[in-house]
Amino acid sequence: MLSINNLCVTYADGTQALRDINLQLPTGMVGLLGPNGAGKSTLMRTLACLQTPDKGQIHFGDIDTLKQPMALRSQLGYLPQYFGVYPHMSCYAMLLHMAILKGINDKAQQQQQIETLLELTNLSSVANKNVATFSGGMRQRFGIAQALLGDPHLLIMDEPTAGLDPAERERLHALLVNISKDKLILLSTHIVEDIENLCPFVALINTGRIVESGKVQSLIAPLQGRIWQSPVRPADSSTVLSESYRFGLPVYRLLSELQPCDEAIPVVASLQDRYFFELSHKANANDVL
Ligand SMILES: Nc1ncnc2c1ncn2[C@@H]1O[C@H](COP(=O)(O)OP(=O)(O)OP(=O)(O)O)[C@@H](O)[C@H]1O
Repeated sequence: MLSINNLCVTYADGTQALRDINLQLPTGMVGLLGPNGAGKSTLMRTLACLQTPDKGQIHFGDIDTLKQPMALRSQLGYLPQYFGVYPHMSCYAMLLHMAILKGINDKAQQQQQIETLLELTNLSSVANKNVATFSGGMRQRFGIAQALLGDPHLLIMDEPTAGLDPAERERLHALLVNISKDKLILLSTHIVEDIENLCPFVALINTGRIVESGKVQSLIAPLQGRIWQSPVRPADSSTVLSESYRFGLPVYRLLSELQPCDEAIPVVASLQDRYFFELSHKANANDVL
């Protein structure tokens, strides 16, 4: 269990990136979902002890992470949003370098862990290739391999699927689900579908505040039977949750107890509906579920 209490982070220019964050996150895959600038990376970096908060507490199991950062580091794997690679190092050499930085000093253990992780991330055949020459997907898989060195119990991944093609994204999803059994994997993204596919638990963040958190199914449940889809905007625009396009044609997702217009058909509610409800509809319409 990762427990976050009253966490606040303010940048030097006065930007309040995190405002009194309170969260209890269970083991397994947990999604942190929010729009650009919501505070996801700031929260991830603070949880990984790379940034100091103004105030608040973070506990991972028995570890008070702000007071015992070294104790956390031995249990932590972190995949930052952007990570640099040494231009002339092979994948294997870089993993070895990182294993040593993580305190894995036994040669047999280093070799065994690196080979297992190369296999798991499907990088064995390119172990001797320079990481700087890797494609985006291969780099992300390398990022996961380095994060998994030392078998951490807490894995923090900032936008791991950013820039991946659909096949690489699927491969990454399968890999994350396979390793999530006995770990807490916190995954930040603004792709709602990724969370819906992977995470039983989600926290929604906006302008530095947690607007909702809980089991994904529990967050969707109150919307079931109240979501409609229409190709035209209804006369009562206060029912509109979102407007998107499919095959170049508009699609309106509507929240209403009754059929809001003749063209509207009832549809199954999704996390995306809840996301739009929390981020814009609730604020505009002062609605409660
Ligand atoms: N070094 C910094 N100095 C000042 N403000 C910053 C700094 N880093 C981030 N911010 C601001 O803090 C807020 C939260 O940013 P953060 O990068 O944590 O959001 P995010 O949810 O990760 O966004 P994105 O999805 O675009 O990566 C934003 O308003 C951002 O502009």
